[in-house]
Amino acid sequence: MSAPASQILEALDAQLLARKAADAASSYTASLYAKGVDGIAKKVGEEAAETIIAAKNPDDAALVYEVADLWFHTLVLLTHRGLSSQAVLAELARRMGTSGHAEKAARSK
Ligand SMILES: N=c1c2ncn([C@@H]3O[C@H](COP(=O)(O)OP(=O)(O)OP(=O)(O)O)[C@@H](O)[C@H]3O)c2ncn1[C@@H]1O[C@H](COP(=O)(O)O)[C@@H](O)[C@H]1O
Repeated sequence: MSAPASQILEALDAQLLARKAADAASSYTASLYAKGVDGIAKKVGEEAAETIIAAKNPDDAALVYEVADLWFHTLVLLTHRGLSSQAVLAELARRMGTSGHAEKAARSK
């Protein structure tokens, strides 16, 4: 059986943080950090586009694969900014139980 989702995210957060001190030649994450926010954000955009294409095809495994790529690259983006999955989980927890319609109406911007 796989580990609980929270443990997987915490372990990945720790790995991504540790990769800030890694060599870009041996770590893909470090090679992304070396590209800066523009390079990481570009990669997030590419993975989002690949997710959209996968969503329009019937292969469920391919869609899951692309969403995993998208999640991974957004986590790299967060870590690059000094954030982590924990901040997103806290925001999702805050929204839990509130209708998306009500939540959007309460947004200040
Ligand atoms: N979860 C992931 C993960 N998901 C996707 N990827 C990489 O993301 C890249 C996306 O592939 P693409 O084909 O879209 O990109 P590409 O076109 O080949 O790359 P570009 O030349 O366009 O940049 C591949 O290199 C994947 O291996 C990941 N790389 C790393 N991780 C995790 O991060 C940890 C640290 O990895 P390193 O930093 O490489 O040690 C690993 O132990 C994993 O847990």
